[in-house]
Amino acid sequence: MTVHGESIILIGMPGVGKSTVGVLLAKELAREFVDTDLLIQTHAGKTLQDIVYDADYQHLRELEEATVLSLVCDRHVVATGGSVVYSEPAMGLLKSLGQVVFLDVDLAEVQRRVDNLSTRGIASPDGHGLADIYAERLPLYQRHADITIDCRGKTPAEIVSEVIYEEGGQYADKDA
Ligand SMILES: Nc1ncnc2c1ncn2[C@@H]1O[C@H](COP(=O)(O)OP(=O)(O)O)[C@@H](O)[C@H]1O
Ligand SMILES: O=C(O)C1=C[C@@H](OP(=O)(O)O)[C@@H](O)[C@H](O)C1
Ligand SMILES: [Mg+2]
Repeated sequence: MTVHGESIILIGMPGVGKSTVGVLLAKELAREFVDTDLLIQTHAGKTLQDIVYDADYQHLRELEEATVLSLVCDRHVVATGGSVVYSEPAMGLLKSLGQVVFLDVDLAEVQRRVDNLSTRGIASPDGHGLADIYAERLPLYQRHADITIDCRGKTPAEIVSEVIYEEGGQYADKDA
């Protein structure tokens, strides 16, 4: 049997609301909140975009993997960066910390929200558009998810409620 911690880990495309929902969820559940993007930035002393400018997207993925592998979490809410699913070791560690929740919205909504692709520090090769990134990553998010939340047309508060409901259900299933 896999032993899970009790953290809640949010994964999904850039712009789905991992950071927005994560902090609200942590507040609602009286948990600590960690955003791995902020940890990467404070460790590197520069923004994600500058990390990509100064090196390349692969370096950002390496820093992201190292940051996740150094996480020590108990009952935290963790917002990840959209590219974390490329790292099997990072996803293995995150799954050991708790339930992995995939926040899912359709490509059109991602495109509406992420209108600054070239300056947002996305960890993908130049010329790779959001449609390519979405197609490449969707199977990875689906494979790693313990819980999937369809976020289309929902407010952050509604998504928080749904995560709490679904996450509670997972523990009830285990206790049964
Ligand atoms: N449920 C939602 N409905 C509408 N806009 C949202 C929702 N969740 C987040 N947003 C907006 O989408 C943008 C990206 O949100 P963010 O939390 O930074 O996403 P992520 O961390 O997944 O990249 C922000 O402008 C945020 O206000
Ligand atoms: O999807 C990506 O390649 C990335 C998403 C960003 O986080 P968000 O998903 O919070 O926007 C951040 O980790 C980095 O800029 C790379
Ligand atoms: Mg974020």
